[in-house]
Parts: sequence; C-alpha cells; structure tokens
Amino acid sequence: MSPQKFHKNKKYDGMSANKSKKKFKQFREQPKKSVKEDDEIKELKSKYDSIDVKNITFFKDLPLSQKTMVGLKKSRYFKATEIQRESIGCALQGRDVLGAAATGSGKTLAFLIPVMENLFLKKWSRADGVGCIIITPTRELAYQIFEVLKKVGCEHDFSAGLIIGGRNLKFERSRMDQCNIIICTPGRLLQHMDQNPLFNCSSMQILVLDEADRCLDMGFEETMNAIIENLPPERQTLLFSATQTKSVKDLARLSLSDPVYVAPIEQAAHSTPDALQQNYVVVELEEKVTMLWSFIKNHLKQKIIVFLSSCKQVKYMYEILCKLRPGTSIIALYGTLHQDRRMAIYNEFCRKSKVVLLATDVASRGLDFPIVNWVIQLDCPEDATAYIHRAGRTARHKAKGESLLVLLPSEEAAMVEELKSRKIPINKIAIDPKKMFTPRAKMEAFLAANQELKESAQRAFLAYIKSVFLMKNKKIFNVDKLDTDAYARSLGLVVVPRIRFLAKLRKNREKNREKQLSQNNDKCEESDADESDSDINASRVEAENDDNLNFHVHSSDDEDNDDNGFLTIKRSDHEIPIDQLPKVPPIEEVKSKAKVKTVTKAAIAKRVVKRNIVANKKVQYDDDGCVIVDTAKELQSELGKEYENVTEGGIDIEKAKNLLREEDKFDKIRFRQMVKAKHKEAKRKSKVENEEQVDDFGSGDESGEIDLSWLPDYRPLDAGSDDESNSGTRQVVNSSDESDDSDKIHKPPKRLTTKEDDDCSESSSDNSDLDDEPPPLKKTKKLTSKLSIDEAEKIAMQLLGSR
Ligand SMILES: Nc1ncnc2c1ncn2[C@@H]1O[C@H](COP(=O)(O)OP(=O)(O)OP(=O)(O)O)[C@@H](O)[C@H]1O
Repeated sequence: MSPQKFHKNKKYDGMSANKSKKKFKQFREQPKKSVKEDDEIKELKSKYDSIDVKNITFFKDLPLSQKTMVGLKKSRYFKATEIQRESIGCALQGRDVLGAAATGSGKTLAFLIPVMENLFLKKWSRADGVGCIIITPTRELAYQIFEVLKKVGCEHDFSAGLIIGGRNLKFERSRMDQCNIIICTPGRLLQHMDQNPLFNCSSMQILVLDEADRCLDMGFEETMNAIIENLPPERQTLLFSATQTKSVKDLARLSLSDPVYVAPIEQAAHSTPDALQQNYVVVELEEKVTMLWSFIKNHLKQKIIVFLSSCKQVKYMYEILCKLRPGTSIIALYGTLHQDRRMAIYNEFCRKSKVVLLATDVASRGLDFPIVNWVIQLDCPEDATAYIHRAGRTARHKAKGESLLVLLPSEEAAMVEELKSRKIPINKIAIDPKKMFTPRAKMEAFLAANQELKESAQRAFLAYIKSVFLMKNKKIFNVDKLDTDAYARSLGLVVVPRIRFLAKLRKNREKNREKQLSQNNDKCEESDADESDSDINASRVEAENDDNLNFHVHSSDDEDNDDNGFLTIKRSDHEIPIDQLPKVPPIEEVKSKAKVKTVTKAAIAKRVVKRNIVANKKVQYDDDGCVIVDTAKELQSELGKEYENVTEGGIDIEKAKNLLREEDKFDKIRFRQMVKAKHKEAKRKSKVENEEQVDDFGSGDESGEIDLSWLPDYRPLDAGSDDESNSGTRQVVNSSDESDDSDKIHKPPKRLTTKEDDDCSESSSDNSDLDDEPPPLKKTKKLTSKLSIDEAEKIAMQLLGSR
C-alpha cells in the first residue's frame, strides 16, 4: 500500500512536508488560509456553470484550484488534450462522464483533475475518510495512476493509497480509512470490503473506472457487482477507456444519472492514434520465432514490446532469447511473476531506451511506457479491442510509433476485416527473406542440454495451442489449421508434445462423421449436431483442466488470473454466437451434476460382483506360460476350498473361525519349510565361500596378507585324534544335525580370538541348531588380515616350537 510511499512523498502529504517552524506558522495562519480557501471555492463554483468547451485550450482556461494549477505546472502540463478539454468541464459540473478517447490521449488527467477538484471543493481532509475510489484492471496501471496523482496533486493535502494485490494486507488494513483517494484493483478492493472492518467508504464522493469496459466485463463481473453494492448510491461516476462500453446493461449496473458521453474518438477518422503506423505480416506458425529473432537482431537499438498469448510462452521466449543473446536487453512481464519483480520490470522498461519487453496482455492496457518504438503482436490478439490497446503502447501523446501485427495465413482474412470495420488503418507488408535467420539449431542444442528449458518449451507449445482452441472467434482462430508439429520444432523441440484434448476432439469428430454417414434421416442429423457440440465441450473442458489449468470466466484481478490469461474470457463483448459456442456447462453446474451422481462404495462393490472382477488378484506365469500357484494366497484346507465355492452372501463366523484354524496348520508347515530352505541356502553360500578360501590357500591375497589356515592346529594337544586336523585347517562342526561336509565351518585358533569373537563363537555354539550364520570363517579372515608378515612368521615359529 502506499500510505507508506505516500509519506515519503512529503510534499503531497501536506503537514509532514513542512518543518516544525513552518508548521507553527501554518497553524497560526490557518484561519486566514481557511477564509482564503472558502473564497476560492466560492469563486470556482460560480464559474462552473459557464464553462464553454470551445473556449478552453489551456488548463488555465478551466476553473481549477490554485493547488491543482501549481501541480499541473510543476508536472509541465499546460495545454489540455481533446478529451481533457471536453470532459473536465462536465465532470466539474458534477455530471457522470463516459469518456472514450484514443490510447495515449491523456485520459488519466481527464479524471484525476476533477477528482482533486471535487474533494477540494468539499474541503475534504484526512478525517473525512475515503472520498474517491479509482478502480483499474491491473496493478501496474494502478501504480502508474498513483504516480501521476502524486505529481499533479503535490500541492493538495489529501492522502492517497495504492491498494493492489501482492502486497501486505495487514499493513493496508489499518491505513485504508485514512486514505482520501484509493487507487486499486477490483479484487483487492473487494477483499478489504469483505475482510477489513476498519474500511468504510460510506462517504465516498467519486467513483472512477479507468479502462471501464475491462472493469465491467465478464471477468470482473461478480467482483464489480459486489463492489458497486457496497458503494453509496449518491456519488459521481467517471468511466474512461479507449474502447468505451456502451452496453446499457453495464451502465445500468452503475446506476449512472444522466451521463454525458464524451467521445472524441467517435468523430475521429481512426480509432487509433494518428501518429501510429500500423502494419501486418503473414507468416507460417513455424516461422514466428525466426521472425521475432530476425526482427530483434535488426532493431537492436530500439525499444520494443512483444505481445504473446500466454504467460508460458512469454516465459519460454524470455528464457531462450536470454540464452541466444541477441545483443540487447530482454525482459519479460507477465502475471505469474512476483509483485515486486513486476514492479521492477515495469520500472526497468520505463527507464531503458534499448530493450525488448516480452509481455502478456497484462501490459496491454493503460501503461504509459515512454518512447516505445515498436509494438509487435506476435500472437494475434483476440479481437480489435485487444489490438487497439496493445498497439496503443506506442505513439502516445503526439509521439510516433510503429505497430506490427503477425498473422497466420488462416487468421488474415477475418482479422483484417475486423480491424478495418473498427476504423483501424493497417497495411500488409512482407518481410525480406534475406533478413530472416533462424536460431533453431541453437535452440535445439540448448533444449537438449537443459531439461528445464525443454519442459518450458513444451508448456509454451501447449499453452499456445490451447489459447487458439479457446478463442471465441472461430473465423479467425482455427486450431485445425495449425501445423503443430512444425510449430513444436520451431520452438526447438525435437519430439512433439502430445496434445490430448485435440486428439480427443479429432477422434470424436471422426466418430461423428462415421455416424453421420450411417444415419440418413433428418432427425439423426439433428442429434448428431448436438453430439458434435458435446464432443467439443468434452475436449474443451479437458483442455481447460489439462496441466491443472483451471478454466474460469475470469475471477478478480487481471494480475491474478493473467497466468492463465489464455484460458480466460476477458471481456463482456466476448459472447460467442449461440450456434458457434460450444456449450460448456458452468463449472458449478458440472460440479452439481457430479454430486448428484455420487458413487458409493457399496455401488462400486456391487458393480465389481456383477462383473465378476476379482480385486487384487495377480496371476503370475512361468517361462512356459503355466500359471504359478502361490500357495500362500490360496486356501489349502478342504474346508477352505468348500468355503470358496459358497456363493451365498454373508459371513458364518463359526465356519470362518474353523477355516482359519485349518489354514493355520498349513501356514505353520509352510513356515517351517521356509526356515529350513533359508538355512540350507545360508550353508550353501558359506560352503562356496569356504571353497574360495581353500583355493587361495598359501598363495596370499593381492594385498600381501597371509592366510594362516595352513598352520597346524593347536588343538590336537587336547582334542585327541581328529582326522580332519591333518588337513591343516581346524574345522568345527557347528551344526549338530548336519553331517555333510558342507556344514563344516572354519574356526580360528582360540588363542587369537578377541573378546567379541569369543562371545560370538559361544553364542554360535549355543545356537548350534540355528547354524545359518557362518561367522567363524569371517573371523579367520579378520584374523589373518590383521597380521603383518612378521607377526605371522612369529606365530608360526611359536606353534612349530610348541609341537
Ligand atoms: N495535457 C497534456 N499535456 C502534455 N502531455 C500530456 C497531457 N495529458 C497527458 N499527457 C501525457 O500523455 C501521455 C498519455 O497519457 P495517459 O496515460 O493519460 O493516456 P491514456 O489516454 O490514459 O492512454 P490509455 O488509453 O493507453 O490508457 C502521458 O505520458 C501523459 O503524461
């Protein structure tokens, strides 16, 4: 919020700007000042009725307060623009105004001046609370208006607040009611109306909607309706836009009283600025990236905005262009960015003179970037209105600028026709093929080396296809005419990502066509048409839900839903003729239908029983294709088999108990067999290891360690005759019940064992019936591996000596 910022702006904050001495002086002079102000107000009021638009050229020709005049002068605004001349007078007279003027014609001042004057005349002060609310569709635009207000309102004593999403709500909460002028986005304002008990706008005097048609369209419909409900009905309302709404429904929603329609644009020959040079080129989809790259390389010293359909495309193009290093700054502005980042990018683009800004439509309305040379609409805008706003980012207020619209062959005819019908002068130009150079090979290499980048490219690819699919005007946007394979390759993708919703749509269409052939009568044709619609619906819904992209007919702020901007219907005039419109049931409706058809567990169970589906059954086959019967999972007992064949429902508890008892016997047998098998396997392993040891006898291992197992056994002294001792290796039979050689395990000389070893051997002898552990062998290894050659020799000598 900006009270914070606002306090930094000392001049604007009246009292805080002055030093204590000055404050004191002001305090003493206040009665005088107040009288002076009253006189000024009286004088101004008396002039309002005699305002004559024809006699106004400069701001000084209007009855404006001294404070406003000084602010305008300081900001170097002297001569009023057409919309300012025509609308300010009406607004000062207290009338509701509908203003429509070309982009960059100065509409911001056209509403800010009456706002300041209105509050000044009412001697509005901080204690009076909220006097004016200015609503804009995007955060950047709100920020821009706030900055202009700070400049031109620097002499007034009002406080102003910037209330936009992505900022600290708590901070704003306590300061909201101290703001006299609130500049906000619809979503955030409603949030305060709903959640902030300190927010009170019951005394509000003026409501301003900048980009009014956008604020009132379908996307913001619910939010705006809720906001309007909370506003006092006795107020002045000012609506401004380059593409003003004339919808009676919209105006009725705002309860305008006898509004004056100020629209210099209606009389103008064109609906775009005269200084704007507008061209279009037709390129194949797969050439778009090449075209953009070539364009940037050929305009390295210019300030360019490139509009794309979706955030994902902007993100990928930004990533890949940064890697390709075209030789100029590349920046990107889109809705999913963090608010601070968005502001930083906005300021960076304002500041720089040689830079390329990749953007979604979040930057298309109202933003007043200084000296933009080119606006490139790389993806076709959804209609002429969107075109006007995008192109209007250049050629602002007498400055020159150029706009280039990139169209696909399939888009050309219908789009050009629409533009011409909206009084937009646009010419077709061709690109010199010699100046086109493709970065595809490099892009492919980057994507091959960077998985994240590749995924980003895949997302961009799908986002574009979906955006085309979801566009309302099917005369312009035809997803079937897109060469998706070539497009994917042009993004650097070697493998074309799967487009599920499109495959489904095509499959359904194919089915319908076949059906149509087989059905000849009119009735069938009719039903077929219905089905075709529902197929499109199904695919559409799938497209909307794909990748967790939720389709919604706009929620609140542009900045919040811009991320899925390509999936949103953005304006109220976005109604598709009924016959063209795939009838997508509203999400609520879909949900409620789903609720009605809630499937219970019992129903699922019944279905499974009906279909004879055996749940959780896995059948395994051996190499010959015979079924491997797993006895652990089969009932073994006679009783069990009997039980299995019973088809009646219900469980007989007694029978089940007996069955468990019977099965338990089989389980125990199986368990014993398993234990035995395990022991056997352990012994087999130990034997193999033993043999390996014997093979190595006397040779030492690679590390030079000596195997002492060849040494004469020390035990013959007390062990009596033992044939095996002659073999030179002490062998102890650990297993009492096994006489097989394989069960004999090496045991090291007792004298050389450690305490731990002793413990182990003891425990192993204690558990002689569980002889599945062969630690003695390890001990021998451990023992020998610890001895140096000298030690081994010493021990050998000792032993030989003891014989
Ligand atoms: N009377 C004036 N004299 C000189 N410059 C002006 C005047 N009024 C506005 N401007 C300048 O013209 C530029 C465009 O003004 P502004 O942003 O208000 O246009 P806009 O009509 O609101 O455009 P958009 O339709 O794109 O929102 C700004 O840079 C502003 O400073």
